[in-house]
Amino acid sequence: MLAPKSHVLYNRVLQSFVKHKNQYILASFVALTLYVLFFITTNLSDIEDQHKPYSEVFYLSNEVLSDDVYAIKTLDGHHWELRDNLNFGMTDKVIWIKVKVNPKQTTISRIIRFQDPLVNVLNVWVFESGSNKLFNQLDAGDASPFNQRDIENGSFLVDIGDSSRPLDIYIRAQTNLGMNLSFSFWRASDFIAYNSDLTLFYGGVFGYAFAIFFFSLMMYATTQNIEYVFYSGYVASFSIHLAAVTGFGFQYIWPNAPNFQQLVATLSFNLTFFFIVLFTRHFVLYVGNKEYASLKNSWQAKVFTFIAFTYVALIFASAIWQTTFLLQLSILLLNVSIFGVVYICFTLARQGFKNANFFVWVWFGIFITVLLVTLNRLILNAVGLDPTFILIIGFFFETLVIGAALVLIYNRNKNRATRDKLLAIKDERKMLSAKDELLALQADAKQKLELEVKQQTARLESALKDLSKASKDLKQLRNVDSLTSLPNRFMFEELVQKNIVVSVRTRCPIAIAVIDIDCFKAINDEYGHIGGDEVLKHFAQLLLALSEIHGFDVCRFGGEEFVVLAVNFDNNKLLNVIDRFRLDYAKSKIHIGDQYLYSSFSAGISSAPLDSQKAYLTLLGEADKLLYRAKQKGRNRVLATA
Ligand SMILES: Nc1nc2c(ncn2[C@@H]2O[C@H](COP(=O)(O)OP(=O)(O)OP(=O)(O)O)[C@@H](O)[C@H]2O)c(=O)[nH]1
Repeated sequence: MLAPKSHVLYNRVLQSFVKHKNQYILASFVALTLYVLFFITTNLSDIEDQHKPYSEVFYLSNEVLSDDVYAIKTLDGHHWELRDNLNFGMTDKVIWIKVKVNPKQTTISRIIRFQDPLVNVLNVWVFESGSNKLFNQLDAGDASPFNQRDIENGSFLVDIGDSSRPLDIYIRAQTNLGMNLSFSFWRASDFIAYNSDLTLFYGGVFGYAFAIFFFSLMMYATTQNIEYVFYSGYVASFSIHLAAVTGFGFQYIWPNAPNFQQLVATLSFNLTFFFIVLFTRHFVLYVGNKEYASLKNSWQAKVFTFIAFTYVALIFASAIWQTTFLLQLSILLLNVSIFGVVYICFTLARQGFKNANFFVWVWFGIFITVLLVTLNRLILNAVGLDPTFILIIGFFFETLVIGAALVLIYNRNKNRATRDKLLAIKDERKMLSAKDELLALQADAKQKLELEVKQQTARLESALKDLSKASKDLKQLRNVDSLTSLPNRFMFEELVQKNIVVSVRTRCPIAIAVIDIDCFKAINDEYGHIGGDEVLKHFAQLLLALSEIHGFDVCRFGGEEFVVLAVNFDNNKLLNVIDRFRLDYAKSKIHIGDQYLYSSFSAGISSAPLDSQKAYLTLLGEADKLLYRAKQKGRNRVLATA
């Protein structure tokens, strides 16, 4: 069953590698660089190891107030204590040590090199053993200008000559930072070779630092992102600190400023942390984070700011008040702030703020570096490496991780930008196709609407036609007598109104004839109602034909009574026409089924200019009276007014 499990594991590793390819490549690069660096620094330390102390070192344990070496020399043996570890920790007391050199082992090593280049006062006297004969003397330390040194080197060097006799070396030292008096003996030629290696190495380190510093400033100039200023500030401060702790700064940059030399290590140390905290704050909380707003005024941002300004306070305090207490306070604050920052970065990383991941590593590196340097500088030589080398490795680790972070974040942002762009293009395409669809729909809807409108219009037109026909029919129904198809009395009244207007204008006479069929009741009685109707239809037909010939209007006035309205007719003219018609009618045969009959009518005629409704009624009344008279006179006659 082992094989499938290992297969699964292998697949997982492979998938993880494919997914996080860039991270793995960068991590390998960081690891490789650190390995090379470790290799170099170990080699540089090894050379020194070959010349490690060879003889006994004594430490003057009781506090002696005298600064006079000759007085010290007279002190009894019980004042002196054998001492292996020359790391005296945090003390600002004057330290005296005595080194007894066995000539057999030191004939080839004639230079003493002190490991720590940061000691404020360092006096070395080299005596021939058991005598007061001063062989060589060094009065150096950061409290005096650099060119006071016999051998101009970043580290303190003492030439002990080529004496083959035993030597007693007395060393007096005092400093305001941790006191480490570790030293080693060197053969001059070895030291020159070592020193040139060391110089080359430091040159490389400072070159690297300068490149990052300059690059960051350029990045700031290009992007205007303030975190690059913090980063270059961090690199610059760290480089100054390195220059201080290697003695390079005092040798080459500020040789005539011993006061500055005594302060610079602490100042640059605090300044470095000030910048790296601000850089972390910006990078973790803001850079590339969409959630920028949510973190802008978060408690994490406030804690970062507080820590950064604690370092500013320490910078001011240490510039005026350098004591071991302040150094202890700094180290305490440093540890608290490291834990604070790591905690924030760690929790943010777990919440998904990716940048915080990198800073967990960066601050872990800082923690390890500070721990090792503190241990080496202040307590004992815990690691085989010079504390300066530990600092350098730490510096490389941090800058490489930050560099990797920058690369990955840049890559991520670029990918995000590309993805956003692709999404935007996709969205645009979607929008365009939606627009097309909408246009098509609109066109379709327009077509449908047009069709609908056409159909509705057609329906409306047909309805209107129907309506107008209905209205015509209605009019017909209203104006026309259904039995005879002659205008009825209603229409006749309208005609009269029209003719009144004409007559008023033209003053022409209008004649009215009222005609009534004789003995119609008797016809009805004899031939039935239908027979009566046939007589009415027959009469109407003839009357209509007559009206068309003479151009007058006729109507069925009601029952068997008809009226003629003749414009521009006087009594006689109409009398002639109607009377002739009476004769013709009396002769016309009326068929009812297979029977037939003859009928007659009586009429009364009256004429006058028709200028008002009243005149019409008068005229109608006169004609009606004449009709009545005609009936009385025996029917079948036409009477007109004289
Ligand atoms: N068939 C038929 N008879 C009608 C119509 N309108 C009226 N009448 C009849 O016409 C007759 C009119 O009779 P009368 O008023 O007495 O007049 P008349 O019999 O003609 O006598 P004179 O007018 O005096 O000659 C009545 O019997 C009515 O019923 C109609 O439309 N059709």
